[in-house]
This record gives sequence, C-alpha cells and structure tokens, in this order.
Amino acid sequence: MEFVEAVASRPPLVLGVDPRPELHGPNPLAHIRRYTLELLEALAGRICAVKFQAAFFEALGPQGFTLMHELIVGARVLSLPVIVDAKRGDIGSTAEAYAKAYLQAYPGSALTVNPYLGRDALEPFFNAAQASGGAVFVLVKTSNPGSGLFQDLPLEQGGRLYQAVADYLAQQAEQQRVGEWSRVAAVVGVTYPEQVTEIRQRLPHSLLLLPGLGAQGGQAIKGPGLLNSASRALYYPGGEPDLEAAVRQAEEYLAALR
Ligand SMILES: O=c1ccn([C@@H]2O[C@H](COP(=O)(O)O)[C@@H](O)[C@H]2O)c(=O)[nH]1
Repeated sequence: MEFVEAVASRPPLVLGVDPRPELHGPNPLAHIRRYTLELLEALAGRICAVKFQAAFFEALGPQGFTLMHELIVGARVLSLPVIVDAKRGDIGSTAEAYAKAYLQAYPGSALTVNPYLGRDALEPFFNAAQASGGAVFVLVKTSNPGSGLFQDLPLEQGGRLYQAVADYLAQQAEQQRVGEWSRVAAVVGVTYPEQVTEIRQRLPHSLLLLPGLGAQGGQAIKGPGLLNSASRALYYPGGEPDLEAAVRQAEEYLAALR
C-alpha cells in the first residue's frame, strides 16, 4: 500500500519523535530505543504516522543516525507509516542523493522538503516518491512565530510567497494522485488555523502535515487529510518519557479530532 493510502485510512494524529538524551538516564541511546519502540507499539492504533526529526538523531552522532534507522525499521515492522522530517532541499543532483537516502531507502515512506531552491530541486523528490510509493511534504507555511518574514512576503503579481508555493504544488499534486490524495503533500503549522483553511482550498488533494500541536500552542484542527502532529506533547507528556501519559494524551487529541 502506498504511503498516502495507509495514512488516510488511520486516525489523523502524528507522533513526532524528537529525542532529548538528557531525559533518558545514564544510557540514553539504549533507553531512547526501548522507550520509542514501546511507545510505537502502545500508540500504533491511535496514530497515522510517526515523524522522526532527523536533527535530534544527527545531534546524537553516528550512533544516533543508526538509531534513527533502527527505529524506522521498528515502525515499519508495526506497519506504521514513517515521515522523516529532515527538510531537505538542494540543487537537482544533490536532491537526487537526498531522495535516494530517504525515499528510495525506505519505500512507502515520506520526507519533508524545503521548496526554496525551486522546481529542479523539488522534482527529484517527486520522482522518487512516485517510484517508491512514498510522499513528499513540502514546507508551505511553517508553524514558527517568524515564518512570515519570507513566507508571507507580498508578490508583485499578487498574493504571498507561501500562496505561490501552494499553487505550484497544486499543479504537481494533480499529476501525483493516488485516488483521493496525492503523493505531493504540504506542511502548514497548526499554529496558523486561517492558513490551514486557505491552503486546504488551494491544495484539495494534498495531505497537510500540521506540526505545532501542544508545545507550540497549537490546537487540534479537524478535517479530511489534516494530519495534526505533536512531538514534545506526545513523546514527553508532562516533560518526560511516560508511556501511560502518552496514551492518555493521544486519546485526548483524538477526542478533539473526532
Ligand atoms: O513548520 C514546522 C515544520 C516542522 N516542525 C517540526 O515539528 C516538530 C514540532 O515539535 P513540537 O515538540 O511538537 O513543538 C519539530 O520536530 C519541528 O522541527 C515544526 O515544528 N514546524
């Protein structure tokens, strides 16, 4: 089954995994591995995907990168769709290498991508998603307070920069449909509910990944294809690893999304 089909058939909540070693005792990597695998098992029926933030694994050094790979494999054993949040983007030839590293290496998975370098930088990701049954989540309107500095810039031809990105993606999304949804998906901060509504209209067939739930102050937003995503609030409910509290928090978010 392709990524978009698997995700669309599951509850619209994404677990973000952004591990902080200082919260995992004297042997942090082993504890992160065990806790994450147990959490994936506990939440498997309550989430549509797990999103691994590459930065936190890269910060753990070479063993951290290996750990992310092991956890991706662990998620796939549980049939959980995987999103690698690495926000890649570079000239075409390098984009091809990134696409190989994350989309070809994990068929049926998804990657977050930065659109700043333009068409030739995005196409290798779209092609790889098509070949691997995966998906690409392109940053359109990010959740952070400063996202407007460039993304909201008004354009000479009218509209704002993030709207131009969304409109370009809408054309690409049409060519990458798998039934109702497209392999070309978008990231919109749940912290910007008006833009979520607006971008849903501009991108009717794209899954929208909505980060910023909980720790960044975002509230759950319901709607077809809206994948609400929480990292700290679900992975560290109450500020520390806690399986039972994570299940309760997931249930609370799901109640708001019903
Ligand atoms: O616009 C964006 C895009 C990505 N992120 C990432 O999501 C998580 C959010 O973590 P929380 O602990 O839930 O705040 C993190 O990995 C970000 O890099 C985002 O926040 N906003």
